[in-house]
Amino acid sequence: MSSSPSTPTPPLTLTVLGCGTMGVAILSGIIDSLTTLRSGLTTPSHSQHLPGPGTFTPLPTHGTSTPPALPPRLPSRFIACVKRKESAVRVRKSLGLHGVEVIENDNIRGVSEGDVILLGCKPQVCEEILKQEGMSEVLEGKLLVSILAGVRLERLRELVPQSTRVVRAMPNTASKIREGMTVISLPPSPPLPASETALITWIFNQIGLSLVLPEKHMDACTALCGSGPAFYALMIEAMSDGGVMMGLPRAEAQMMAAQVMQGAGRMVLRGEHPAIIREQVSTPAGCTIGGLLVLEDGKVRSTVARGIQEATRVAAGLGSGR
Ligand SMILES: NC(=O)C1=CN([C@@H]2O[C@H](COP(=O)(O)OP(=O)(O)OC[C@H]3O[C@@H](n4cnc5c(N)ncnc54)[C@H](OP(=O)(O)O)[C@@H]3O)[C@@H](O)[C@H]2O)C=CC1
Ligand SMILES: O=C(O)[C@@H]1CCC=N1
Repeated sequence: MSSSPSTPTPPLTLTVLGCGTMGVAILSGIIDSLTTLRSGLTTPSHSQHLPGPGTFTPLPTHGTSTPPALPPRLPSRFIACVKRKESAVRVRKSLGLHGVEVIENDNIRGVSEGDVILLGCKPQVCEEILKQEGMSEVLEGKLLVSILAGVRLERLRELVPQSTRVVRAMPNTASKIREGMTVISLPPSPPLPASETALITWIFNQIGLSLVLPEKHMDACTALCGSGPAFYALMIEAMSDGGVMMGLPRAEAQMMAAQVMQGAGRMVLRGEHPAIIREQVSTPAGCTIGGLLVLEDGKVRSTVARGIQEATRVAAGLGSGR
């Protein structure tokens, strides 16, 4: 896309090695984005309402918002590797119509045909997959992007040939609707070629927002980004239950809870401070402060924070094979 018509760029193949819930979510989001780009509507869905990733300044400022550089080559062929027949059928059903090739129980072929390999299996099987006979040969010189919780860059590098560049990313299931949040950890040394950094950030920027952070933060990011949709889903259920208890129909209560959560989140992403939002809603002697005090009595704030702490602790152990 960045090249002139006289210098066509070769197509790039993205192989998802272990294509389950997350693999399907990521591929769906990327394919949707490419379809939009090809149709000439160049704006990803999330950036219609928000500053683009290149201009978005998150708080706190320790992370770097990722540059919106276009990589020299964009993925145009997609391969999904799974182990079991029933999974192949399931992935074909959701992605086959979009031209994704599904390969069952032949990871060597899937990896040999890919330029970028997105590792999407469970942490517990990563070693078995990367150590399979013949895998080292087909991984030579390739870019491996691992979305695995708890498996460190150092460990991944031990499992692949030296010529394989390894990156970690922690996305979430909202990637499927291109409203994901991904944190990327790049290898400190040797640094990734600029074109590969651009490619990785491009991929994750198509399916939501992305940030680059040092790897030491990855377990906390796994709790916040990776597990986060489950925590917010619980909150939506709890808010809906309250509405239902007070006589609202379930479907309407759920819609209100989800849209209100989205609205509050978008206000924060546009720069409003959560404490200011909370104070502005809390009319003196009003119902909001009444509700907030009950939530504070129930230690919701520290319970949620401790939930992130516990999820971080568990994430840190996921790569140890225990
Ligand atoms: N779920 C989430 O919300 C998030 C998950 N993650 C991380 O993403 C990774 C994947 O999670 P998730 O998508 O939920 O897991 P799934 O179990 O849904 O997907 C794992 C995939 O790996 C495949 N697989 C297993 N063994 C092999 C093998 N030997 N060769 C090829 N493929 C194989 C499975 O195929 P088959 O079914 O045929 O066995 C399946 O398609 C995990 O490491 C997790 O930590 C990160 C962020 C969020
Ligand atoms: O619960 C898990 O282990 C995975 C990782 C992040 C989200 N789900």
